[in-house]
Amino acid sequence: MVPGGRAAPGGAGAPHGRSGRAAGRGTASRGRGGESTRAPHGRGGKARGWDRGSTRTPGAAATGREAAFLALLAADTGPVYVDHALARILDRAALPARERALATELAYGVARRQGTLDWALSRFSRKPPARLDPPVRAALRLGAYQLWYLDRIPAHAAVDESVNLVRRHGPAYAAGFVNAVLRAAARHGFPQGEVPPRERDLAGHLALVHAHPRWLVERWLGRLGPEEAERLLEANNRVPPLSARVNRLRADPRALAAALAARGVAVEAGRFLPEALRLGHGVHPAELDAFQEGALTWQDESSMLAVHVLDPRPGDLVVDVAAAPGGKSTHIAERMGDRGRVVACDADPGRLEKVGEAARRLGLGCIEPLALDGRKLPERLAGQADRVLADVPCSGLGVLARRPDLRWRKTPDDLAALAELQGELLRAAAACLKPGGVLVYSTCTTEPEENQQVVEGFLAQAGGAFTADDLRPWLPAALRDEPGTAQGWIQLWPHRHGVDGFFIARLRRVR
Ligand SMILES: C[S@@+](CC[C@H](N)C(=O)[O-])C[C@H]1O[C@@H](n2cnc3c(N)ncnc32)[C@H](O)[C@@H]1O
Repeated sequence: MVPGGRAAPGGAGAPHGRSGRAAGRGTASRGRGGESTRAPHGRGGKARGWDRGSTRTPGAAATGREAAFLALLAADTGPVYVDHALARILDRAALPARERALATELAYGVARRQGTLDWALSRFSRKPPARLDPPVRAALRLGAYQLWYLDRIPAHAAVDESVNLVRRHGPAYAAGFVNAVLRAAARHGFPQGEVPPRERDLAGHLALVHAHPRWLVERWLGRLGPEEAERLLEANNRVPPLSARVNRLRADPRALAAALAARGVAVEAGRFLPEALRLGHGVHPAELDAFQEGALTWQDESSMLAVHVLDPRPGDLVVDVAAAPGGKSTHIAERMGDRGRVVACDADPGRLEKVGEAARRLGLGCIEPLALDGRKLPERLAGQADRVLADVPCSGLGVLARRPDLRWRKTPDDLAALAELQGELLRAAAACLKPGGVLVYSTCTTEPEENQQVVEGFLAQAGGAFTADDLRPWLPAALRDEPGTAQGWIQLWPHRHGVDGFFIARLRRVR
């Protein structure tokens, strides 16, 4: 039980209920640099009765709760992830830091726990949340999350504020309905007794306690076994590290860390790489001077590792076939001392603009953004590149801690569709490479269909023209003995390595 006598979801695992807390870093948009801000499976944004004339103007949020509510509603009704929706709303709302932190905590927490909240709420509502109007669903989830997962918010505030939000932004009938359901939810507590016992239905139990879809839990139970699968589920519900890459053309990592520490920023060295720093969660990334001055880039160490494995050299021609928003292209240019050419391709021209912006901020001149489908690279690049990076679009199942609603949007069918695109991009990327050149394939997912199987399929089709390269010379000592490194690949995991789930393979063109 949590203070106030309300049952916390999870029973013996009750502390899991707390892990959605303190995502409050003020701004939310800090997923893996490469992901699209648009969610592929948003439910259609068609105007409904409740929607007409609503006050859902971006930036209209007057409180942290309202910002969280609007972000959850936007993600529920349109093709946008909740972290990006929230970042946009917070950018336009002049909220004090405390309210911004509350907004982040609530939006991330509700988005993560959505499946479990809906399961529990359907015990108190005749219609399950999936069949309710989106503002009603958002208000119920927000209220129930505060009731069951946060112990510092009084029950009456959780209920009344949710009722006020749905009165302002929802259909006319909704206030009374939300009030009745949340009052029952507060009175009875989380329906702990109905969670299937671990011994009877392990996947069902873990799916509810750790708020993941059952298909993912079953997948990971099969691959990792119960103990390790549970550690992964827990890691996906923790606030991920805030990592930065120091631009070594502008700053020395140790000196920058000392300067930040002197200004009161909690900072430590990265876990694996010399240019990596880890910062305390109180930092507002975009507002840090060092960021604006081009001394650092927000990036997880797993992403940095892909560029270490590529090992670009000054003077190289490097092609990055899926480059936006430029996290790795700019790292490549930094490691080349800004000498040579980095052709940064992406199919999304809007996202590609961010590559140019990042290059300007970091003072890099050797990056050439090129808007095109990476499967149709220009003939002039064929057989020319010294190195090619294929950091392909993927399911993102390695970054569930950063993308709180992603787990509920993906299906097993997505993996098969993505694997086809990934294979096509890898083949097109390979065609740019000189004999002797190096090709790195990477994703932010943990799933073999998108990782090893894509690479194995490519090598089988290449008929000996490419070979997997032993990865160990390019890895920090702490990672050299990981499975697969001698065969040319590495899989990083949040619960094992404390970084994003990430896959990297290194291939070489032999003829
Ligand atoms: C994982 S992200 C890349 C992240 C980037 N490498 C970085 O480090 O910042 C994948 C990118 O692939 C792009 N994309 C999707 N389909 C593509 C295609 N057919 N050709 C080229 N780019 C594509 C998306 O727009 C997205 O920017």
